[in-house]
Parts: sequence; structure tokens; C-alpha cells
Amino acid sequence: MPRFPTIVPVVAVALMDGEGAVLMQQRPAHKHHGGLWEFPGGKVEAGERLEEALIREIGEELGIALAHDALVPFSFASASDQPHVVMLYTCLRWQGEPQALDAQAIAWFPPERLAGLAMPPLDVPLAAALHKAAKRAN
Ligand SMILES: Nc1nc2c([nH]c(=O)n2[C@@H]2O[C@H](COP(=O)(O)OP(=O)(O)OP(=O)(O)O)[C@@H](O)[C@H]2O)c(=O)[nH]1
Repeated sequence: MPRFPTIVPVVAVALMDGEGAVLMQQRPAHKHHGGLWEFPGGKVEAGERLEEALIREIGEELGIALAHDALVPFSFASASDQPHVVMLYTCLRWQGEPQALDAQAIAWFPPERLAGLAMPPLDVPLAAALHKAAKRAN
């Protein structure tokens, strides 16, 4: 019987500003997927709850405190050739001003511009779903 690879859970967030723009970060050049734009986040550590991991990662990467009750599960993405499962939340409320503490750069993009970014493969369907949801909301 075929066996599935062990899953590596990754949590990420689409922070949205008052105009619906989404914050993306550019991965450091020396890392896997270097230079690509991704949703801020990272791997869930053993024993961590998903939201707890996300709040920790975002504190480390952007220096902001996400409001726990503002984290809304949005979608997830996986592929047969990699163990990562990216679980994306949306969030409209946080404390502090996002800074690129880990990434090469951070920037806000209207949802319709996400598809034009160079992204890791798992982010492509997530970005498309965000764009679709934004269109439905308008
Ligand atoms: N944070 C984040 N990671 C993503 C996204 N999409 C995606 O495929 N990933 C992958 O999920 C993993 C997250 O790992 P991480 O951010 O905690 O740690 P890392 O950069 O050191 O990863 P690495 O060990 O693969 O180099 C990376 O392999 C990354 O490429 C995304 O939108 N956000």
C-alpha cells in the first residue's frame, strides 16, 4: 500500500489592511525558495497549537502581535511532491507596525496583484482563492 510522507504543518497569515491589501514577504536569498514572495508564517513546532505557532512566527518575523480572536482559517494547500501543508489564516487586527525582521522585504499588495508575484507553488492556489474571495466581497 502506498504510504504518504510525514506531513510538515506550516501556518501562515494573510494580514489585510483597511483597503484589503495583503502583506507578503520575500524569502531571504540563501533559503529554500529564496527570493520568492510568501505569506508570513512558518513551521508548527511539536506540541504547539496552530494559532499559537502562528502568533509566535509572526512575532519573530514581523515584530507584531496578532489578535488571537481575529485569526480566521481561510484555506490550506498541499502537493504530492512535498510534505508541507500550508494552512492560511486571514487577520484584520494586530498590534504594532510590521517590519521585515527575517525577510528581505515586505510589501502590501492588492489581491489582484498577488498572481503576478513569484511565489512558492503552494501559495499560487492560496493567492488565487484570496483574490476570488475579495472579488466576491466587493
Ligand atoms: N511561511 C511560509 N512558508 C511557506 C509558504 N509557502 C510554502 O511553500 N512555504 C514553505 O513552508 C516552509 C516554512 O518553513 P519556515 O519558514 O518555518 O522555515 P524555513 O524558512 O527555515 O524553511 P526551510 O527549513 O524549508 O528552509 C518552507 O519550506 C517554505 O518554503 C508560505 O506562504 N509561507
